[in-house]
Amino acid sequence: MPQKPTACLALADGTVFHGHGFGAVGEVVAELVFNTAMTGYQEIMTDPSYASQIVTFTFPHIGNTGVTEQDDESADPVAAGIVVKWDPTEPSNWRASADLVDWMARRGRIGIGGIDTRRLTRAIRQQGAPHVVLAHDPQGDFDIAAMVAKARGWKGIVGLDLAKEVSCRQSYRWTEGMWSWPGSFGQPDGKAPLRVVAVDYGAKRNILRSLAQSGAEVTVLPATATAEEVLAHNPEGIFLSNGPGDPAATGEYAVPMIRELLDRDLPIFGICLGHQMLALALGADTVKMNHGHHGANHPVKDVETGKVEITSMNHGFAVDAQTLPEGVIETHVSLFDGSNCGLRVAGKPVFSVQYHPEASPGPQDSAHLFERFTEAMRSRRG
Ligand SMILES: NC(=O)CC[C@H](N)C(=O)O
Repeated sequence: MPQKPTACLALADGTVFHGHGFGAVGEVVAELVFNTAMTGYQEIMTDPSYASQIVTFTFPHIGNTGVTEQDDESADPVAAGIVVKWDPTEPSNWRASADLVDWMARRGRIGIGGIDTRRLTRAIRQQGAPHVVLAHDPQGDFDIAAMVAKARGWKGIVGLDLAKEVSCRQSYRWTEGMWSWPGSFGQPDGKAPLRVVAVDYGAKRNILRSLAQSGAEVTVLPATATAEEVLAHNPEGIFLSNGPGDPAATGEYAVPMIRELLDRDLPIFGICLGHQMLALALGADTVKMNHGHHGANHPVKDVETGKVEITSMNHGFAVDAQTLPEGVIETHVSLFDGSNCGLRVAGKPVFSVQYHPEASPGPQDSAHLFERFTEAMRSRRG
């Protein structure tokens, strides 16, 4: 007797997938993306940039190394759910502190297994990232029509400021509206750490760790911080973090703040959402992509040096390079589709990239960008 499906994925176009439910019981509406990374499912699920998104993993072995809480990229899993080919198995990993299914159940995240993820990924690539409803019910009772209607009725991520929802959920030493990344690794030359203020739009922990490892002492402020609050910390550099949602929506309050900081001629480094908002602050536009870039093998070319690096990516919006104003130089492009992946401001220590030099998961080809940022600060110390 075939097992009755205990999970259901309903797309807004009426396509329905049935499978095996795991993790939390319940229902969630979100945008469905796919990620092609072969490792790092825990880092992906805890990346705050995935808020209001469900991740289809194209790699079939998800859960086989359990979870190790210290590898979380934020205090909680933020991806609304996951879609996998094979149901998670018992972890085989001496570092595992829990198995994926229990971890998801405890942290309120839904999973569906037994899905033809190749077919689903092809549909996402061809028709764009769909709005979906994912439900897990041990009794297998699903109101398909209602789920499809709910997916159809969901407004989606365009126009949605999600950064505010996830900012500063890192549960580190939170005091008085700010928190500091615990400790700094000091400077290679033994000098005092570089004072960096990171504006947290949904920052991944490994970005903050990478800043500290490159010699910064990082003070983290919420997404809604004002320029005055940032400058009150007398920063030697400013970091604009990754994060979920529509950059233009978050930019409504963040762009005026970034413009004020640009006038101070301080080193500024942005990653992903930070890159997009810096571009908006400089006068460019951002656009929604068909299905985005989510994976750990994305080739990016530095158009000034010709060097190609393999990068980790997770974004559904992009900077429209045609709208970059005079004095703002496109520095990197995707070799998959030519989309913008980096910029710098002529004559200023201001630069940003669309991809993730902190990896976590993914390749570390671009880790040197953290050094480029701290070098810009060191050189101003004289
Ligand atoms: N990882 C990110 O910072 C994502 C940026 C933005 N939310 C996008 O989807 O493009």
